[in-house]
Amino acid sequence: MASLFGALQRNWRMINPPTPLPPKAENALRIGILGAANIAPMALINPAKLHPEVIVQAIAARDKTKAAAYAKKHGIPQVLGSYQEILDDPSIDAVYIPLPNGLHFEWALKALAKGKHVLLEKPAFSNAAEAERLLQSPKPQQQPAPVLLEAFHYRFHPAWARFLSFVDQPNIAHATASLNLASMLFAKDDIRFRYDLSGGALMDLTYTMSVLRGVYGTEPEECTSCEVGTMEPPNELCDYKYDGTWRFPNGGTGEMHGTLRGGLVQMLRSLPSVTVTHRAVAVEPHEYAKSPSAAAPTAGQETVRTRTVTLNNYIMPTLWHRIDVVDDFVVRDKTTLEPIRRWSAKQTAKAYTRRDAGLPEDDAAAAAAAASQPSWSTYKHQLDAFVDRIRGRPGTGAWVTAEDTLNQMRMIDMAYSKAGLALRPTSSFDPALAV
Ligand SMILES: NC(=O)C1=CN([C@@H]2O[C@H](COP(=O)(O)OP(=O)(O)OC[C@H]3O[C@@H](n4cnc5c(N)ncnc54)[C@H](OP(=O)(O)O)[C@@H]3O)[C@@H](O)[C@H]2O)C=CC1
Ligand SMILES: O=C1OC[C@@H](O)[C@H](O)[C@H]1O
Repeated sequence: MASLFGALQRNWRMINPPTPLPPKAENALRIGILGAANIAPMALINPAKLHPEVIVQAIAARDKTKAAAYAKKHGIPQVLGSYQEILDDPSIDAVYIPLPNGLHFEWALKALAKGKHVLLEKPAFSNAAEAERLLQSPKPQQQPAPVLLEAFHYRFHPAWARFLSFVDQPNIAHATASLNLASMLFAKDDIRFRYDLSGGALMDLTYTMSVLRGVYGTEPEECTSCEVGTMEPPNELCDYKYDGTWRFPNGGTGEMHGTLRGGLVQMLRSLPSVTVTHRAVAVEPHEYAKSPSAAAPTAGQETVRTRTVTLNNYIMPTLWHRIDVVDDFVVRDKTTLEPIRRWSAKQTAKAYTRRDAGLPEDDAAAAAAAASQPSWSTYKHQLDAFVDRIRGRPGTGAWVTAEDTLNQMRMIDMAYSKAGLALRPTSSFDPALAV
């Protein structure tokens, strides 16, 4: 009952932050949004209300009337006539780019060339070639370079760090990640199903690959299988679902499942989850002393533990999440490996705040004497990290590096190649024109 009340309060607070909102600092960063996108209120506009150092200053859309209506609805003070006008405005410090994937390269490059910091929606590019080209362009190489962050928001939530604290990376045997969305969420002509805009399920639901890379803490060696379901013509180059497997350097395997056209019941019953199964490892009695059925090994015996960890709802952990840890113990003969006694120990964990995860608070929050709140979304934590990085503060340590972004795009390319589908098209935009 108490946890139901906590969940209701947390989710109410996420959508309706407590007032008065924190006053804005004199030197607050001014952010411009390129495109009146559906995701921007959740990913930036609402989290920015809670951040004393961020003002969402300007919006531009292809159609200025649409931008004006969007600005009015979301309380954005300035409406500019084009995306380029946002980049040309010297009062804008940073931009958020929630454009279709196929436009990320062009507009990120143009924004960086103007010295703007960039919060770039995932997946950052259409393919690895684009990622390499942008990251090797002059601005990202400059010291100090403008900050570029691919918006893998889930990585910034304390639940992710807490989950990883149960994972023993070198000893992972298998990891499986899933993300199933209902078809009712997307029209058939959605940007996700447009090849010319670099759509596709492997692109849009790229989280499963990010999660596999994240749990292993390394890059896959091979995509061992990838089956996709594709849209009807004229969108047949876009996948709407995928099922794939991977091999990682420690010999462990990965598995991913995603669909943009699942059923509503399937979506509600199978929250986005990641499960990591470990190899059996020898453990010392002090590591399982608290386990109720624990039995100490005698001479010539050893205890091994096989751990399985699941993070339920890795994408929207603020709504609700649960970490399940199951440890299967076996006392066995050291020579014959014959099992002598078995037992299991189960625990659950959660982390709605940095404190819950044993993490430091970020500097900005500490300065405002406000510790992280259970109602903070993944996007609020992400925005904190973006601002800390721009300000040169250490933050909490969670980050998506340029190398991460490049490797993520390489993994997507590997999956498309294995599936026998064309890589997403490289932008025809000439980097020399980004000035
Ligand atoms: N982090 C997250 O949780 C999420 C991230 N995303 C990512 O954000 C991006 C946008 O997704 P979403 O908000 O759902 O998409 P929308 O379709 O709502 O927004 C895309 C925006 O792109 C602009 N645009 C510019 N050129 C085109 C074009 N040729 N065709 C269509 N739109 C165009 C439109 O802006 P204009 O107003 O100028 O017309 C539109 O507002 C994607 O990269 C997606 O992967 C999406 C959802 C969740
Ligand atoms: O978080 C997400 O969930 C829905 C997807 O379609 C979206 O693009 C993604 O980022």
